[in-house]
Amino acid sequence: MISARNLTKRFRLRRGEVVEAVRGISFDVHAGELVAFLGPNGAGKSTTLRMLTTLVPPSEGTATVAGHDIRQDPAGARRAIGYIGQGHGAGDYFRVRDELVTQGRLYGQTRKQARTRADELLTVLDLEPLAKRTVSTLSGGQRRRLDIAIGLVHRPPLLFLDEPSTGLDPQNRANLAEVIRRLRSEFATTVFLTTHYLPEADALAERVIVIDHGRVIADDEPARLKEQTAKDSLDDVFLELTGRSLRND
Ligand SMILES: Nc1ncnc2c1ncn2[C@@H]1O[C@H](COP(=O)(O)OP(=O)(O)OP(=O)(O)O)[C@@H](O)[C@H]1O
Repeated sequence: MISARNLTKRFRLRRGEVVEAVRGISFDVHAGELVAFLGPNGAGKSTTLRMLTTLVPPSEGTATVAGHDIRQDPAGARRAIGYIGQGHGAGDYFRVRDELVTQGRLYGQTRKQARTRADELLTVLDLEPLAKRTVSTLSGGQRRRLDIAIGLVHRPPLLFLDEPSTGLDPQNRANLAEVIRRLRSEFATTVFLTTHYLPEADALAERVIVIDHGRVIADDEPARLKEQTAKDSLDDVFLELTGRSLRND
């Protein structure tokens, strides 16, 4: 579902200085996997995500997402993926269900198709009781679920989530984890997410890819990483691998 080969991004600053944000990373994600992409601040996570979602072109290397080459077929790649960034995707003044129907129509769905899909998403994302509410009245957790619903309107087989649980309280974080799990059972969606909450990555992801200074430094199942480093938690594994802690994020 994702195949990244030697993905590299260099940013040239005005004074001629070059920032090597991502330094030749390669990894594969298979259909149906739920993968957490971890790394300390500035490690290159967002830049990698932005390359994979065709928002910025790589300086070197390439990747295919859902079978589309991000360099040769960026439009095809965009059609095949859902991307939920840190900002909100929904307009404040619309009702929740209307917003989902409108988004479906923007993807070329007929009115009937858009309504059917909206209702399906309202159920899976626990938004049914809020269908008639105005977006601006939703709580942070409810809004995050709506953002995910919007990202799924066009039935993408692959979903990118950038820090989905940032700003949520533990209860909402747990609910969100449950919703993300449900995406797989209901729609078989492959999920690639970045998170700063290591217990969440541990509980949710089958695989974690850790990057630091623009390079992949670990790529394995959480249990195996703990075994290999003889640590009890991903927090401690992370500290061992990067020399830094993510705990207070
Ligand atoms: N547009 C840009 N121009 C110059 N440097 C950039 C640009 N975008 C990112 N960088 C630099 O590239 C490096 C990687 O940044 P990136 O945002 O990918 O890290 P991150 O792992 O997502 O960090 P965080 O956890 O803080 O969001 C950082 O040193 C950052 O300052």
